This record gives sequence, structure tokens and C-alpha cells, in this order.
Amino acid sequence: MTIYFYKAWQPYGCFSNFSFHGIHLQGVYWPTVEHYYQAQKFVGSTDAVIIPFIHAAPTPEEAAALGRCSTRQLRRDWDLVKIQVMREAVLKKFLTHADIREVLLRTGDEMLVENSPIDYFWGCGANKTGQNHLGKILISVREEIRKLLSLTVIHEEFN
Ligand SMILES: Nc1nc(O)c(N)c(N[C@@H]2O[C@H](COP(=O)(O)O)[C@@H](O)[C@H]2O)n1
Repeated sequence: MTIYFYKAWQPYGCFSNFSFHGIHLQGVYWPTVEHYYQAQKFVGSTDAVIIPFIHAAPTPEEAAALGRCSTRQLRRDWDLVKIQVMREAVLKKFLTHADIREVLLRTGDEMLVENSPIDYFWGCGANKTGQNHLGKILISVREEIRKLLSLTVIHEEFN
């Protein structure tokens, strides 16, 4: 059974990048994955001055609005790095927070889909034909955490 998620207050809302599960990355604490992701769009760009404002945004919605402003200059390699940027942040989120890590692991091998009606890249879009990159990242993070946990068990058994 496919598991759909979207808004942070809906079922499986902890899979949303807008959920308030903070992460430490590159020596900085970010209140949500969305804050981090939106800020990374401007690293090294002429509009990098926006980064502290994204970081300080009171909500992920406000961070996203700042990052989505179409007149600002994105970093040149953004399309090349954005999936890796997102994966690193999502992995950190689920390594940091044990409660939501359990929720993720308990989804077993189910397909995970960001049910965004507007986003055909990170989500499945209105007609379910989108690329669902966020769902795919969550599935690969789930697999990576399982491998890390099994290595920990092996390590404990032999020490
Ligand atoms: N508008 C909106 N509201 C939410 O609650 C969402 N979860 C999303 N999806 C997320 O938006 C991010 C993509 O942003 P860009 O379009 O690349 O600026 C990404 O985190 C999606 O998962 N959108």
C-alpha cells in the first residue's frame, strides 16, 4: 500500500520537509529541512545575502517563500546538486530524531509519495505522474538507516 504524505499536520506529516524537526548541518542549526534546503539555493551566488534571512524565517512556509523568489540568482550548479542537498538534510533529520525514525522504519517496504498537487519534481503532482524525488529520497534513507542499524548490531555482537 502506497503511503501518501504532504502537509506537516496531516498523516505521516513528519515526512514533510516542513515538519519542525531541526538539523545541525555545516556547523549551523536549521529549524526544518526546508530552511536548510531553501538556503542552499544561494550558497556562492550573488544573492547569498538572503541566506541569514531564510535561516531566521519563523516558519518553513516563510523560508520557502524567500527561497522561491524568482528575481533572485540561484547558485549556478543548483540543478546538479539539489537532490544530493536534499538527501543529506533528510538523512540528518531521521538520524537526529529517534521518534520519527521509528515511524519511517515502520513503513516497511511501502512506497512513499509526497502528494503535492503542485510539485511534479519533489512530489507526484496533481495527476500522480510527478517524479516524487522526496519520496524516493525517504525510501533510500530508510534503507541506509536499516543498514547502519544492522552494522551496529553486528558491531555490538562482536564486541
Ligand atoms: N508549498 C509546499 N507546502 C508544503 O507543505 C510542502 N511540503 C511543499 N513541498 C516541498 O517544497 C519544497 C520544494 O521547494 P522548491 O519548489 O524547490 O522551492 C520541497 O521541500 C518539497 O518537498 N510545498
